[in-house]
Amino acid sequence: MYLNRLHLRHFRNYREQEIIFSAPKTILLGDNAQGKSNLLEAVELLSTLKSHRVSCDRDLVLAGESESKITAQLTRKHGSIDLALLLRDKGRRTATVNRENLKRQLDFLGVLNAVEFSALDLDLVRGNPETRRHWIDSLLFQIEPVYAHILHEYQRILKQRNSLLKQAEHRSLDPAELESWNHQLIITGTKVIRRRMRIIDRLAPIARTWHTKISKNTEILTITYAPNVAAIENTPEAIYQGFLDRLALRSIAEQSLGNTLVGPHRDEIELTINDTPAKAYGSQGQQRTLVLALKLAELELIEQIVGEPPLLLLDDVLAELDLTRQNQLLSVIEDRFQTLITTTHLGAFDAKWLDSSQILQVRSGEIFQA
Ligand SMILES: Nc1ncnc2c1ncn2[C@@H]1O[C@H](COP(=O)(O)OP(=O)(O)OP(=O)(O)O)[C@@H](O)[C@H]1O
Repeated sequence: MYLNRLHLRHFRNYREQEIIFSAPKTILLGDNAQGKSNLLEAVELLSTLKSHRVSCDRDLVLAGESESKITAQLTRKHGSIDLALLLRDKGRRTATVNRENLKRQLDFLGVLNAVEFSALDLDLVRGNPETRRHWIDSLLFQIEPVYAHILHEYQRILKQRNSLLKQAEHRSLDPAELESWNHQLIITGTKVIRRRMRIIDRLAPIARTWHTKISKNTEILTITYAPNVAAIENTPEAIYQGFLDRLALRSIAEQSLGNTLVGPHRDEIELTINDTPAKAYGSQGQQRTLVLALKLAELELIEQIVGEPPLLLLDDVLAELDLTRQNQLLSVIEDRFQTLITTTHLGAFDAKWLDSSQILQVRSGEIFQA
């Protein structure tokens, strides 16, 4: 897929800006705080309806304005698609595909596929389990949009169940009410677990192959899904039973803490290199290798499943990679994956990157041809 045109209106520090992408690689060059990451964030929103930087739309709207609009024109295998996302400082979003307002925002997901790689991704190795869950969940949103609905539903049930458990401090719980919430939690949680399991099964071997290649056969990467609810096998029945047993086991603790202690909101995705947890093992360079392998695996997996190469968004990370790793990345991307790259300086780039790129200058929310 290819993003031909992006238009930003009152988005972050952009008042009104059109960007035409005229090469498979675009380098966005500018000093700090000029709007480079904001531009990638706009593409991320079109892709996942989420920003990894904020959770509130008010922050995305240009200060002093009440609405912001991101518009894009995309070419996919089957034709041209116009996308628009209207964000409001108060109130709901409006998502449009080919000028038709969507009733379900879910239908917006999966139209523009993108893999983002930023310095924050190093937290995939160093950070807490929540970071890794978010990563896998965002990948699932793109590949299987219905997952966004399932996860949302799970979070709603979890919240309701938690508020019920909190009431246990003041009054004894109605067992039938708790049982009903348990059932809903398990049914929806099982769907979450099975999808996470499936995607990690497919992603892990691809990431391992990349990692072996980048580390020149010295390291073996293992990605293991460690669900909070263990089941003997990956069938809905086995997971249901495992979930139920564990809830029974933790029931007293849950009621005294007023919190749900069992379920996929407590899952972990373990990353190990040569059988040692990557967090403990990795030097900065090794951790970068690992994250690069994960990102390359994401690109490859999305392409396999969707049938078209997704976009790659490199936010301030390329100059951080040494020339060998830069060239490895370059050889994968070729001209197949449209890539948007932000950087403060061109000095660290291999000439090969520069020769094949469109270079745009970003200054205070405005874009100029460099
Ligand atoms: N809602 C908003 N309204 C107006 N300006 C905003 C808004 N949100 C962010 N900004 C401005 O956008 C700028 C930050 O842009 P961005 O995060 O894209 O930086 P960058 O060019 O990627 O720089 P860096 O290299 O530091 O990441 C800041 O000047 C910030 O004040």
